[in-house]
Amino acid sequence: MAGPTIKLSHPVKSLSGNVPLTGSKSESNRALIIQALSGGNVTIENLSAAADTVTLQRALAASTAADGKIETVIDIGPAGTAMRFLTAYLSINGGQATLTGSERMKQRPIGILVDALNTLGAHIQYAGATGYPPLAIDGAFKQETAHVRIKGNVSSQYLSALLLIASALPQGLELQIEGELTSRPYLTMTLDMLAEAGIQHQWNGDRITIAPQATKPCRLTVEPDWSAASYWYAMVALAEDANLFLPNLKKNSLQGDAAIKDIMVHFGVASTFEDGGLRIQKTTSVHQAEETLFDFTECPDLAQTVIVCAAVQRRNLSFTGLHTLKIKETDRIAALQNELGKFGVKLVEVGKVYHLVTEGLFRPQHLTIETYEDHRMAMAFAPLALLFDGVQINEPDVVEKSYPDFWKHLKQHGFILS
Ligand SMILES: O=C(O)C1=C[C@@H](OP(=O)(O)O)[C@@H](O)[C@H](O)C1
Ligand SMILES: C=C(OP(=O)(O)O)C(=O)O
Repeated sequence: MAGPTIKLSHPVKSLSGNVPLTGSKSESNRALIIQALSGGNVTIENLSAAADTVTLQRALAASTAADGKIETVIDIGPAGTAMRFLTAYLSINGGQATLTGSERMKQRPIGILVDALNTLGAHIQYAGATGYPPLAIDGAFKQETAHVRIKGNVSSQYLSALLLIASALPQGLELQIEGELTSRPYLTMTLDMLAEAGIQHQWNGDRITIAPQATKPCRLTVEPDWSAASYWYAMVALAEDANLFLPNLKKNSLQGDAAIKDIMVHFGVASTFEDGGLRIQKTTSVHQAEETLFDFTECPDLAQTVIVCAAVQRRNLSFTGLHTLKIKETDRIAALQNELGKFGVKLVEVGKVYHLVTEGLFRPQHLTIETYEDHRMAMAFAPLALLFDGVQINEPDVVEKSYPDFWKHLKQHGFILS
């Protein structure tokens, strides 16, 4: 869907039918690294169509083709996991590479991971500002130690990156997590997917140990993306009437964002697992009184979906666990504050807690949402077309990062796009 802006409306206000979501980009990007290190042992089913996954797949192909003989420049654009996972992968694959990304990527910190890898025996230098991409990576790894300490509260992606390459290190890895661990389900997803490929680990207290070992032949099947599902939960919550089926979502998911099904009970959405997928329906029973504080430490990618939905439902809720949002695709706190302000809602920071103040909520004649190069800004605000007339989303192509069919799916479900 090209074009600098898109106008959205939904005259019917009711939703029904199937939404076939693409595969999880988090699971896909782990599967690709596991496959690349497996020596041909691993096949992948239902790989995500997300641009971040396509980018990682191409980068892995380019670095394998180069085979250490020529210097490769790899540009991963805005893909955070691709940046972090490739930093680890390229540091042991024998070649020489410059790993770079979008202007925003050059502002997203990576020093914690680079320090950890260099401690282990990697040769990574900064090609620009210290602590940030671009990186000059010499993949001639010579292990100096198996033990490394790493801060857990900045990004779990640094830890996942190390764990994904751990079994390929001559001495393995003993990872000691310092302080709080943020985005924990993404770490357990990494370990669970490694286990599916036969890589065992021990996790005792703050230490995770992985010995050198080979992957076993296996097929990794990627579940659809629960973060993408969250936008459909928001649409169900805001529609007058809704009954949607999301094929292949599972009760026992590896994705922490499956938490959306419990969160959305508080916004009037009921979830039922059926054969072959998940049904979500609008209900009249909204558990409003029970929960006033929502913690996103384990599911930061759901924050925008839930906060926007709460804002227009006039719910003065409070939120914690938003500390990583400032270093994602954009400063998501500032982006939310700007855009919520366009219809009179405030998101007020008081220490570590954010409070929604919805008393000023008004129905705008016309609402233009800026997306700040962040797919989740576009997808979190799009459901507002079920409530407000004349919603316009600028730079709608940002959705390609994780959910390229988002606008097509909206069209198939009664939204009018122009
Ligand atoms: O490992 C992953 O696949 C991800 C981990 C999370 O990042 P942080 O660990 O930086 O919070 C999440 O926000 C991101 O979209 C995907
Ligand atoms: C934070 C995200 O992605 P990444 O860190 O991989 O760029 C996201 O998809 O919301």
